[in-house]
Amino acid sequence: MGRRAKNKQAAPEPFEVVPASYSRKNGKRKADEREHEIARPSKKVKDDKKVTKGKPKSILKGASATAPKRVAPKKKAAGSEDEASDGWEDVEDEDVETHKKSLFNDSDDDGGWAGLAGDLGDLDDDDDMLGDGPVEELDLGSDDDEPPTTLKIKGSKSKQSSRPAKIIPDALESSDSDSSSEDEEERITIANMEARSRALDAQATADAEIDAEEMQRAEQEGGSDDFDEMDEEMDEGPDGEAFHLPTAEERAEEKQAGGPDVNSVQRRMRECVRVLGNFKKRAEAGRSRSEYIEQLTSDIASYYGYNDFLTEKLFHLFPVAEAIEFFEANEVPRPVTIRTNTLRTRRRDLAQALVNRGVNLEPIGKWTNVGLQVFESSVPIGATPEYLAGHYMLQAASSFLPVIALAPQPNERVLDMASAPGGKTTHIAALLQNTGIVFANDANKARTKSLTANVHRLGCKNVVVCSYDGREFPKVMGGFDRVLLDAPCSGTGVISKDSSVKVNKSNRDFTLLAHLQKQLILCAIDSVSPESKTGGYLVYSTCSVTVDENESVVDYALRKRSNVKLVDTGLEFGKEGFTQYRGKNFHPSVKLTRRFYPHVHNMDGFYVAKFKVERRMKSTPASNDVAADDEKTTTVASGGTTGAHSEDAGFNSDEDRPYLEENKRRWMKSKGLRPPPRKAHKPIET
Ligand SMILES: C[S@@+](CC[C@H](N)C(=O)[O-])C[C@H]1O[C@@H](n2cnc3c(N)ncnc32)[C@H](O)[C@@H]1O
Repeated sequence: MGRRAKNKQAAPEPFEVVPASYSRKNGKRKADEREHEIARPSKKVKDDKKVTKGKPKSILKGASATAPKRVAPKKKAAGSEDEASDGWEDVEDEDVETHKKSLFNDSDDDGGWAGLAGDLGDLDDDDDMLGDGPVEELDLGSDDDEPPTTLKIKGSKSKQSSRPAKIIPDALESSDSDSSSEDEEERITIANMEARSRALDAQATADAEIDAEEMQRAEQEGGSDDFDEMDEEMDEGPDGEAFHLPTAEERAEEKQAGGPDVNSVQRRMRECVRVLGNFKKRAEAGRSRSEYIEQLTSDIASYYGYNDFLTEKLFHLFPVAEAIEFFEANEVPRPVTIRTNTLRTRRRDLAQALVNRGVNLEPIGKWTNVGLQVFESSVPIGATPEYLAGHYMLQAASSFLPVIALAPQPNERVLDMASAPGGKTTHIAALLQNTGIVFANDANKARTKSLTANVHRLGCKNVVVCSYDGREFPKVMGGFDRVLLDAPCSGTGVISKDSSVKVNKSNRDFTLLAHLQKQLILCAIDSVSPESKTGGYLVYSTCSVTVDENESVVDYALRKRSNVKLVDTGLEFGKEGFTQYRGKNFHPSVKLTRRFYPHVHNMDGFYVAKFKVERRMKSTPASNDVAADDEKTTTVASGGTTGAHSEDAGFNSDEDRPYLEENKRRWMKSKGLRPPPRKAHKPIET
């Protein structure tokens, strides 16, 4: 990949609307200078110095870091004068590359960026392309995706202002209420001692297996070599002292004293990553891998402002060094992108119109012929005449992916099961070229208002908006050629937009979400017509990166519905789904699903799985797995117009019931209520 393409992919900094007085002084061309051409935008990144001013060096580059890096925890308050006035500046290619590069890697390797970048030249190719694009949504109703008037990237400001002033914020110290209530719950008695001891042994064995698995993974991925040449330098700190991992007592003392300073935390994180990269060689005698991991995750939590629970959950998704890259990427806004509405215009014409208004943009990449990346604008990108006329949708690039995977064909009947505010619905409508029909459903009636508004603005004439709980499908309607389930999720892929996710998600949320997702996915499968001549597909997606909400849900669907199989998503990039994860094994075909990460693909974290739904071999009465005692369960036996499914229709909540009950017990305790005694559960069916 050429240097320019790389530059383009560098994450744009928070977009600020530039005042009308904006001129060449900032290295920008005036709109009237570009009247008759689509100007190639100059390469821009926001001045890193502003971001890093007064801040310590990168976590992992340590003493050798030369380029400005954004790693410090204290950031400017939202809307501070400095930030507001800080425009984009022209920088040299080298600077942009430095800006983009990983904290861990000085190489020029394109990594996962290859093929993602586009070029204005690409605009010549897309005359025939109709439609694309929605807006990214977060989880349970918390996500308004379409900035209505002015374009500001959400998240970075609040995130920056919320970065902890103190290394260990008080709020985080008591965040894990679950574990404390659990400790309280069962006091050690003679009667339960033996059972507890067995449980502890089992836990220790499981931990050791996970440690071994992670170590093996780290070795396989060769993450340790980067640090070899730094070993000598880094074995000793700036003061000539070798790194010492604090003991539990030292950590307690440190906490009591108000926590270490930012520099010490950075150094300690760097050191822990280095040691974990080659544990045998670099660890302090007598210290375990888990101790380093515990210190590192605790430092990550305080440094980036996450609760301990989520830190661990996200940390374990990656090899150690890559995990830091992920957390770092969540501190940087993703590029501002728009999707051309091909029902109303062509990308080339839209680009020209926006360039004429002083918008600096480029095609997103070769993988989409309707996306444009906006680098800067002298007008509010959410309130241009073109926007109001429905020529484009402000939409995260990752949101294009599930619709590309769905690949709806003209004249098809499509269900978008959780669709508000309609970014993906309007994309589907455009790909159908206003033929066929799209049922755009969302359980949240209030959110269907913005959905309807977008449908109208973008000129979609083939969309029917409805508001059912998705678990009521296919009873209300079925027989769809294609179904998109862009499921309500935790939003761990969009932390750069909504930093509240860092602290407001608990174990209970993930359990409940996964439960809902499993119910929805079965209903989504049952809404697809296996008889469809042109389709018969379901796409499941989330803007979360956790395995519980992704591979676990998909694997569950494969186990519960014998008539579905995973197929290639057709997406040109993305990492393979996990087939094994921390002791869990998923069906080998889960590899076909795709993961997208901020630090790898410079887009929101996202997950996409595509299923083909086939005819059932035999038909038996629906019966077995509708859990009568599960209040959320909806019986969906052979309903709708499909008439093709009866065997194992419905949601079997056996698998989740113990977890749900346990969560309910904890919740009741936290409310001062007395939970009922635990029930014995049958072994979980797999
Ligand atoms: C990730 S957002 C959807 C974003 C949308 N696909 C887009 O591209 O604009 C998830 C949506 O699921 C909806 N939702 C939550 N629970 C639901 C349920 N049980 N059935 C249907 N929709 C639900 C929420 O209201 C939310 O709008």
